[in-house]
Amino acid sequence: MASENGFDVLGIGNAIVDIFAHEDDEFLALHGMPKNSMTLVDAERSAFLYGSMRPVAKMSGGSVANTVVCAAGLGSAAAFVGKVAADEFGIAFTADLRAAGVDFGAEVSSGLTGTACSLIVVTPDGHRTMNTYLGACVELTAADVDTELVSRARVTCVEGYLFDSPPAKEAVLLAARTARAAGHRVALTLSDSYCVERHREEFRDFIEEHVDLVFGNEAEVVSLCETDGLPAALSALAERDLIAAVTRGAHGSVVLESGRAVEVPAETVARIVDTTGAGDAYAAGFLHGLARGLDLPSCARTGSAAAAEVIGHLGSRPQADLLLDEA
Ligand SMILES: Nc1ncnc2c1ncn2[C@@H]1O[C@H](COP(=O)(O)OP(=O)(O)O)[C@@H](O)[C@H]1O
Ligand SMILES: O=C(O)C[C@@H](O)[C@H](O)C(=O)COP(=O)(O)O
Repeated sequence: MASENGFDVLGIGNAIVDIFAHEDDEFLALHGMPKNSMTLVDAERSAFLYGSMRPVAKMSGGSVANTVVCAAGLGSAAAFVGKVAADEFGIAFTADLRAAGVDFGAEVSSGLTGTACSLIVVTPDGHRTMNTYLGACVELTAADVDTELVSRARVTCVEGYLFDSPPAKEAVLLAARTARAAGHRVALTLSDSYCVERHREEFRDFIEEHVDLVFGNEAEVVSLCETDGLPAALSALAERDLIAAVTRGAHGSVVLESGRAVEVPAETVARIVDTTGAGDAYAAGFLHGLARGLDLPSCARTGSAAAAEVIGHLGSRPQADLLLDEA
């Protein structure tokens, strides 16, 4: 919810319910799923895959939605803009966001498609492979962006996945312009390396014109910068006037500011159950740290701690009381 001074973070993203199944690598190969990635599927393929896997849990997800929920759990004042349908999933997604203390106006689509869902296969190594049916998310437009709300948020965080829908991209651009005009920051999460491939030039232009802070994993930033490896991608990013936080799974993260790179280790996690939401939780911790005025390596450490909680259980949102951890 908003503090007297507005929001620490406002997220704009796809409103998605995640459906989890434990399957092995052979299942991924059988169904042609690129491991560790997010593949967009249509309603027919989604129904087919749902019938092929053995679902064990349904939980609210959505990349930036996960980030704002986690940030709220850490104590940030958070808000979310996204589109649901008037159905069971839409009601559950909305209730979960509000129960987490996130300000969510619940923009409800007028179309016939249902609330988005992502069929997530978790393999025995804890890695997640996502198959997302966007449903009502493609109806998110600039008209759904409450510019007054955006202008009260210190950081507006948008997900690259929104570029998969042209009207949603317009919503992103309006929010970014509004945030900047109000003197606030814009953060972009790169989402997925295939998503970067689909929208590389648009991402570059968007970053150049509107973005202060970029979150991405190694594969995403390498794809964005079209380099042979991470060191060259970091050098390319260092030339830009922005903060970048590049995550490297168990190897932690690298934070770039004013061209200087600082490595921050990951937390040790006893048992990795499901990495879904690791990057989202990392971004949440980082943004929460920024809102508290922490230096960037401390922001990254808060991110690593939040990510460590999320990968210790099934599902992309924290289950432990993160405020207690912070105390
Ligand atoms: N195996 C792991 N052990 C400990 N921490 C991890 C592990 N995997 C991910 N993390 C934490 O989650 C963050 C994000 O993970 P990463 O896999 O790089 O992002 P994404 O989920 O976006 O692909 C890492 O920087 C790290 O802090
Ligand atoms: O956005 C999607 O298509 C799937 C989300 O619902 C999912 O919760 C997600 O993005 C997880 O994030 P990540 O593992 O940090 O990439």
